[in-house]
Amino acid sequence: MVLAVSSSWASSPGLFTDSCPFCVPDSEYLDSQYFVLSPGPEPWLSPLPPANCPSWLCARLGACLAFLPEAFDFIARDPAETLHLSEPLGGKLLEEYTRLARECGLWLSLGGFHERGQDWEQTQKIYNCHVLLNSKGAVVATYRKTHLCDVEIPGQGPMCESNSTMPGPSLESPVSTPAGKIGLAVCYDMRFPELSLALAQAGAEILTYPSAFGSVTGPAHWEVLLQARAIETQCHVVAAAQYGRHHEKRASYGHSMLVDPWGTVVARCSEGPGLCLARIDLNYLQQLRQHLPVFQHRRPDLYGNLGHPLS
Ligand SMILES: O=C(O)CNC(=O)[C@H](CS)NC(=O)CCC(=O)C(=O)O
Repeated sequence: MVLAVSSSWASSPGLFTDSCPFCVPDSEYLDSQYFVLSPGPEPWLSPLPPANCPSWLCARLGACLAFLPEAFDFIARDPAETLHLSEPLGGKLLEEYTRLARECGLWLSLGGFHERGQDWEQTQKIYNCHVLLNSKGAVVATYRKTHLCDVEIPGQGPMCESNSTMPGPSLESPVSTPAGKIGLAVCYDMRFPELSLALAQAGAEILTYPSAFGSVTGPAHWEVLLQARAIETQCHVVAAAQYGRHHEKRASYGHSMLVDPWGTVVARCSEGPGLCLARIDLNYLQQLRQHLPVFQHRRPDLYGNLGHPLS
């Protein structure tokens, strides 16, 4: 099964065209390496979706599932703007992505939607919600980011996600998809191996970390964390990432990548927005788990049952 992962440039609000919020920005924002298609419409693709829509391209390239980064909807300037722009799951934006999934016949991992949850009226805060749509456009799973990123790293603007966001209450059981069983997480969650172990022990074959990683922690930690999660859980790891400067206070590292269970980076985006594809081989995963049966060798008697299986 082929998977596609994107490094997109979640613009400040307003950059995308109104008619197609999920399209890549106009050519003036495009890096030259973006895609194989030039942005203009191709007659045989019309009327919808437009030819420069990444998801449509992924489907044409043979992918069954495409992964968009955290904050695929927008990256705002401050918490007030984040809250102002947020929508419920049943809102207009998700409706458009539902249509997109259906029209492309593609599963979509929407890796971090600024969601007004059921408790919006009381809390006036949102959830950072990873939404998985099937190729009919139905929501098959939601996971609300459980580890919020409140950090101050020298050289990188402070992040205080809890100013606008509530931590999710629970992990989600891995979901069956045409590519394998997917465990859902978001960005900063990748720093907590207990979560990935719990998902692996609950049957995950693919772990997903849609991200908007910082420009200082990115070069130091991004690749090695993703490889570590892949090796210790013996899962494929898919990480779509925001790239570039969103506004004066915020830039993201990018470098979307897919890592196989051996820890090899099998596909990656380089600098700039872009798209990469990889084939997922579950036989390889099964063989590796037989050859290197670490899950049978664990010693919970010594260190507790880290990554307690989900109920
Ligand atoms: O702000 C939004 O709209 C969406 N949320 C994010 O971008 C979040 C919280 S600020 N970013 C991270 O978790 C980066 C983690 C990171 O960089 C690390 O772990 O080193």
